[in-house]
Amino acid sequence: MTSVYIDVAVPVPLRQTFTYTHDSPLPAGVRVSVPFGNRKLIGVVVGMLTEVADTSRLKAVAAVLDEQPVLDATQLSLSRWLWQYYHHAPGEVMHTVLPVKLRKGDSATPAPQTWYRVTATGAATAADTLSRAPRQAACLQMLQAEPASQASIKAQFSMAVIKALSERALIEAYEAAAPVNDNAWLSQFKVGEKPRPDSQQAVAIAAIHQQAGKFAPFLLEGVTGSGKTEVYLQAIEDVLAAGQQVLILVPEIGLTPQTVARFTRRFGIEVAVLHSQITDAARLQVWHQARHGEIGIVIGTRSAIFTPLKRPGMIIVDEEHDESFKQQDGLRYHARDLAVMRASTEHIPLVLGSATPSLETLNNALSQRYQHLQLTQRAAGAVATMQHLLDVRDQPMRFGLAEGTLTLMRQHLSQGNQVLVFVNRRGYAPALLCHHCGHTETCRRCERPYTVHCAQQRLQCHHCGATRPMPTRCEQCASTELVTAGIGTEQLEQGLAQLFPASAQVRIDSDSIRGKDKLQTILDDINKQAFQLLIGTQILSKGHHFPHVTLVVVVDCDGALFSGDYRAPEKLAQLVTQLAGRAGRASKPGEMWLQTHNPQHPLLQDLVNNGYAHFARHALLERKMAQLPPFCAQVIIRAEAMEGDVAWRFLTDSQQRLAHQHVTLIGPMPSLIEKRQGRFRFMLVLQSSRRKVLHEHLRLSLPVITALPDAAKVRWSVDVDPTDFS
Ligand SMILES: Nc1ncnc2c1ncn2[C@@H]1O[C@H](COP(=O)(O)OP(=O)(O)OP(=O)(O)O)[C@@H](O)[C@H]1O
Ligand SMILES: [Zn+2]
Repeated sequence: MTSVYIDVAVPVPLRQTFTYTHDSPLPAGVRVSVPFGNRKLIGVVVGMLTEVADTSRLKAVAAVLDEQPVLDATQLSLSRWLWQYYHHAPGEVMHTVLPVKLRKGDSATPAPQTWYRVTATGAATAADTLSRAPRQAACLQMLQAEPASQASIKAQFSMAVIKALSERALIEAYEAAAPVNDNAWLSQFKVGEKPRPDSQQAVAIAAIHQQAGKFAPFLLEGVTGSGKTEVYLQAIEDVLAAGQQVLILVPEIGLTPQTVARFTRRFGIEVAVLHSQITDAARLQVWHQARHGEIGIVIGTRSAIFTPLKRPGMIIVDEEHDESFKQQDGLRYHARDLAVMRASTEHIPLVLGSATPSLETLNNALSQRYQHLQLTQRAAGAVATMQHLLDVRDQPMRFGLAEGTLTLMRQHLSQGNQVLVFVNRRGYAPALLCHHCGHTETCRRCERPYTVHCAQQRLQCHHCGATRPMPTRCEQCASTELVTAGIGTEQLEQGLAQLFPASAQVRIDSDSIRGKDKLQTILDDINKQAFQLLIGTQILSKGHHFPHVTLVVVVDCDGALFSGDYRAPEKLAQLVTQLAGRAGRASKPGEMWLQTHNPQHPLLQDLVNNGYAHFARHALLERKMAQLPPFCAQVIIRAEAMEGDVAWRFLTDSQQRLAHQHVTLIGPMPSLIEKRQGRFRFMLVLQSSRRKVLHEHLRLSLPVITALPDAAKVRWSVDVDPTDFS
């Protein structure tokens, strides 16, 4: 028997595929169990090889797990793009693309279900002879018409009814696969009430319609509250009516039941939801349904981009600037960029929407690679939030707030409105110091001050999560005079309770919203005006609709002005603009005040006076002059180790191997967070105005770097198009 050579992506951290023999050809996308070292691993067939140089050491495929490929052509081609573009191990890419249960080897055909049908006696029994048991009679009648799954019977009848009929041998159970209900959702599809689009919305909707069935990327740049979601809704209407499916990506925290409800209400169909809290079983079910065309709309966070669609019609990425779309470990892909690749592979339109587009996307729109759609007015008559700087130099401060700010808060509260106070730190205070000797309590593994958490009476390191009880004495001089420095959400909450005892307040940060549906309950209560003062972190900035908020206060915006991260101004501008967007969304106009020690700072001036759109275009010019992304391609090689000099040496050696006339090498240098969890962290930045040249050079150099003597002693990784320099 002649054997064939199979190319398999095996889940090991090596940048290559592996060859195995098998007695017959296997299609790409089928899972196989293969021997690897002394283990058996589940890999995915990615192709066949006709010639292999050395066949003597090849092993055979141990078992074939699927009859049909579990990955379709689109997913296979995106996987290949992912491992090539991100220079990542193919087997690990495959495992990111597959649902967890399939990675582990579960069957890819849905588990059979229990069904019931009538027996011969059951068929011959007139239901009204059971008149003393009307529920049984009704159930029998239903099954006489057609068999039904246990799940669907239980929606109407109790298990006792089923049991009674079975015992009388009128019905019987059997196992069968769930039938594929391809496009069944279309029978429920019905467009609900919708507003008339304003002229800008109408232009956007028409432009998207025109490109149906073609690859066409759009940037929908619409100020906060301008009705972007309404554009999505009306743009996908025809797509769904034609029986095609829509995939919508949203930021992790933006995926609220309200968002989902808006789509369900409009179209009357079930919407599949995917996010990090979904169980593996539920995730697999959505994967099956989407793949077989049983579901019309899938809304999900980053990894939902891997959901297979039988009849793809459109992809939407809402808040496309959001950082949660970039994975920051393992396969460091950007879901927005993958969405572009996917839409191009599937020949469908892609809508990237944001009030604060990333500079990358904005540049693509301004250079006409993407069609640029703009919504410059708020919908339904709401007016833009006015933004102002509040100079706090020399001002007495109470709990981080200047007297001027407190006066404004009093005014808004007395008019029955809500006030949102933003502070970028959770916990009570970002540091605990000794008033006697000046010593700061520091996490030894990260060399960063501990954050004080009063509620739990503990110190917590926000870099590694380590916690310890609150000390009563300074560990250096034993003085008991320990004081906190700086302000966090907890402290602000306590302070505001003193200053505004008549106003109910709520704190929203990752500590206070822990637990299922907690955030949702809080958001609902806010809109029922159960609270007047909203205190919180970034979470508050993400897409929420707060009709009663008229004042937004930013406690401190100076930190980001002097950051070592060239993306910090962009991030600050996005945050401030999104926060401002929470106010004045309904009939009441809103205002925003930013407390600062740098009221003349050009960035703040530009943002406050001219808005994000102007700021972003100016920031793009600056990036162009400095030859920074998106005007160059960047890759970071990071290395970390317990012994700093080993990581340093590894990157220095790498740097020598990476020399190239068209690639600029910066570093090695310490990462912005130099030490975390006891490891010293460094990075080497590669930059080039020629993306292709950079990638090809990296592809050829990585085997050399992998073979360096220190490579096995450090943790190192490749980050393509990095967004985070910490
Ligand atoms: N054409 C319209 N006529 C009347 N009301 C509209 C229209 N378009 C949108 N709205 C309403 O205006 C509000 C804001 O719209 P929407 O949520 O779609 O904006 P958005 O741009 O997605 O908001 P954000 O990005 O700030 O979250 C919603 O309450 C929506 O129902
Ligand atoms: Zn730490």
